[in-house]
Amino acid sequence: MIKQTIAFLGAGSMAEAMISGMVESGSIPAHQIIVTNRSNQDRLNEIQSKYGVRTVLKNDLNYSEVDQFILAMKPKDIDAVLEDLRYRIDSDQVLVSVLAGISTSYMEDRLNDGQQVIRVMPNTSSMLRESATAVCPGHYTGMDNVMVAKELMKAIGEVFVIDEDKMDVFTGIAGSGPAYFYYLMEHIEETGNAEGMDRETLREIGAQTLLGAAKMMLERDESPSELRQNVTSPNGTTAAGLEALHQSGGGEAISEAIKGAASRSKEMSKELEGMLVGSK
Ligand SMILES: NC(=O)C1=CN([C@@H]2O[C@H](COP(=O)(O)OP(=O)(O)OC[C@H]3O[C@@H](n4cnc5c(N)ncnc54)[C@H](O)[C@@H]3O)[C@@H](O)[C@H]2O)C=CC1
Ligand SMILES: O=C(O)[C@@H]1CCC=N1
Repeated sequence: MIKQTIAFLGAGSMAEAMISGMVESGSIPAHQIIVTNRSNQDRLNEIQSKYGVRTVLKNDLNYSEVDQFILAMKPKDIDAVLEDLRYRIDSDQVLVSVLAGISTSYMEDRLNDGQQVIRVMPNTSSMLRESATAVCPGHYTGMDNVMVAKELMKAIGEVFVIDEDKMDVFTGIAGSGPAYFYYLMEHIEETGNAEGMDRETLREIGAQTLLGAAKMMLERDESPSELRQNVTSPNGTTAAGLEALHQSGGGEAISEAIKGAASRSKEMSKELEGMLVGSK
């Protein structure tokens, strides 16, 4: 059981997905989770009534009772948040950021020397404790705090400790990834519906097919390529489907989606650095 007190700064969709998964997991008591935002009291009331966590507007937070702050606001708000936190926290407190494109050194440079930071990249499947979450500690973070952050992330799914130079591509694959599969499903529904099937049934069929394939990849020893070949009978339906996919640039489209998201992740911190220079 996690004994530390954690505070979410930001109560948007990613924060809610994480709160839901953490509370559901039982690995941290709800009263040890504090959720804050700047001014939207209605949103805090909603989160409190759904998950039983403590909520408070940011200005009323007692910073000294918090062990780990989970930064869950939009990247554009990071500078104001770091500027504020710098004067409010001690070196034994830890900042865990879920922000896309914001490096550990970007945060360290704007905080007091030696401040402990951890960069994580979850996805919205945290809500069902099925996230694939990357964890990457900064330069000054104690191993005990990394272990707590890993335990927290473990509560919302599978954890992968990675080098920070892989964080952009990880974001392109797993942070943004659920959206690609939802987009795929939208097309499955569209196509089946045009053939006269109802959307509700199509959603179940599509999702079960996706789930089955995901489980095969996780639980069987065959590679994705071997699994694909097992589905593909000579001159059969799958061969025709895969050929159409190939002709329409299917594989390339997936690679380009990952590369596009990863490159946007890289670009985002550069944009912020630019904003800072411009504002001086
Ligand atoms: N949505 C997703 O699938 C994922 C999002 N992320 C990251 O999570 C972060 C949040 O994304 P969303 O939840 O989608 O955004 P959102 O716009 O739904 O939520 C942002 C929240 O931050 C609050 N906020 C802004 N400044 C604040 C401050 N100074 N103190 C306290 N609260 C403050 C806003 O009021 C809002 O509640 C982003 O940085 C994003 O890169 C990471 C992985 C996946
Ligand atoms: O779209 C975004 O920027 C965030 C980060 C990963 C998923 N959603």
